[in-house]
Amino acid sequence: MNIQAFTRAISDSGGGMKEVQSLFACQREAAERDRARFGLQERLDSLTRLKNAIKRREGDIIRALDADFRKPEPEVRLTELFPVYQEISHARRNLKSWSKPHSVRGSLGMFGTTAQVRYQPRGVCLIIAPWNYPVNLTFGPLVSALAAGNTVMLKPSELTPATSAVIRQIVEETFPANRVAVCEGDASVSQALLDLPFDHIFFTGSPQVGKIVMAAAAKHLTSVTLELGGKSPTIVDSTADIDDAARKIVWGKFSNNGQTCIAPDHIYVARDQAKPLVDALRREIRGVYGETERDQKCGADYGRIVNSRHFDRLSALLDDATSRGALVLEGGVRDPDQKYLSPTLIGGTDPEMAISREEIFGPILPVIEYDDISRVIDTINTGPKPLALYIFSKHAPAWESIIERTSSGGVCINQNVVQYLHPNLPFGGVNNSGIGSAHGFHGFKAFSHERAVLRDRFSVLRLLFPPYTPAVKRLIDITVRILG
Ligand SMILES: NC(=O)c1ccc[n+]([C@@H]2O[C@H](COP(=O)([O-])OP(=O)(O)OC[C@H]3O[C@@H](n4cnc5c(N)ncnc54)[C@H](O)[C@@H]3O)[C@@H](O)[C@H]2O)c1
Repeated sequence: MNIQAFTRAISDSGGGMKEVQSLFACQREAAERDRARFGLQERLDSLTRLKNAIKRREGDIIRALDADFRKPEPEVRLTELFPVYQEISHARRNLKSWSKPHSVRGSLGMFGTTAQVRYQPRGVCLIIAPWNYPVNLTFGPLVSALAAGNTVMLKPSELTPATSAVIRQIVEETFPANRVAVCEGDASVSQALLDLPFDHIFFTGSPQVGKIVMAAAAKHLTSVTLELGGKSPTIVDSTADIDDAARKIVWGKFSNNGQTCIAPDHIYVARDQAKPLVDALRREIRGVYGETERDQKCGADYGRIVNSRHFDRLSALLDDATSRGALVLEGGVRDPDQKYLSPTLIGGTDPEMAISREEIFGPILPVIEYDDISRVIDTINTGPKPLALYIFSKHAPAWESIIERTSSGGVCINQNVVQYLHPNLPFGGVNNSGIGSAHGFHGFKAFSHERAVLRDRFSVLRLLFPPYTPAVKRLIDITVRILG
């Protein structure tokens, strides 16, 4: 059986442990044997081949994402393809300088030595991807892993099967399976993979599964990058440009049907701005997605919830909130057959409601009024650290104070979601929202081992070695006092 047929057998067999182990062994062998061959030119070529293969399959990707959750084509182009192409172009432009060993200066005590940091491939890496941006979040990390010279096993999400199938075709026609291989399937495939002693695991998904991944990695002391989720708050203060904030928030929240890890989860708005903001959000929703319920439902620019389980989960969050006194301010229209939930604003939520505690991950946006920003900051600080924090304000001291007094993976001022697209910013969470970061040089580093290489040329450290004669002891004392 050739290696491609072999991977297909693994995927088709639901990831039987033995087959997964054999594939891992092939990749391990390639990683060790070909370590030197995955040099700069080979890595650049791999990235070019990947980009060309994705470009050739753009039509298939667009059709697959339409089949999986009716993702609008312009959103596919902007949020699935563009970030991957940008990641590839950025890596190709910079890989030579990223991967060059760089010399580091020493201290006086290191006099007579030279030192370098060298980036080496980690080896065999596992990438586990979620369903919400299945192309972007599978190929984005793959770009970094290839740039760093690794072999890679990819596990796309089972919830977007049409897209996973295209991902597999792209990989199979571009790479031998001992360089990059795809293992399709559900959590059982992930678990079989997680039993193996990978050199690095890059996981994107929920904090709950992130904990399972980290526990499995601990068995082999495998390093991890965890790109997780959570509730990303948005603050709109009394100086904010309300129309501008509403325009950006409606885009950030309702693109991809709210199923975006860095979408604004809920809004805190200064009480005097609450009514103008809700009016502006409502105007914006209707302007973008349609004036009437019918227009909104028929519109081509609005996707669907990925499956019935998630539709029911969101419905239950909405029902729980309204049964405890929250008010639907806009939308709330549902059609379970189409897994359709219209763009929805709610007010009057309280911290006890499930919608205030769980990551919403859908098109429901609670708007919460505040009088005292310190109370908002306390609330943010009592919850798990978010992946993103958004601040709409014209007052620099106000946003600086919020940034100073809170923690989150990233921050946007007078914008949302866009931090993801910046090629030189680290993208990642903190604690519950993630460990480590992705994108550009940060992604390259995640998939590299930073190896310390020191060369002794004429250091005098040997003067401090035992036996500890009185003269050596005096020298050690002087060293500690003067150089310490
Ligand atoms: N930080 C980021 O970059 C980012 C990006 C997208 C999504 N997310 C987060 O991902 C979540 C939504 O995605 P999801 O529903 O696909 O996440 P998920 O955690 O349910 O699944 C992610 C992947 O893990 C696998 N998996 C599921 N259960 C598993 C188990 N028990 N053991 C091993 N593997 C298992 C799935 O098959 C899938 O491939 C949200 O929390 C969202 O915020 C984070």
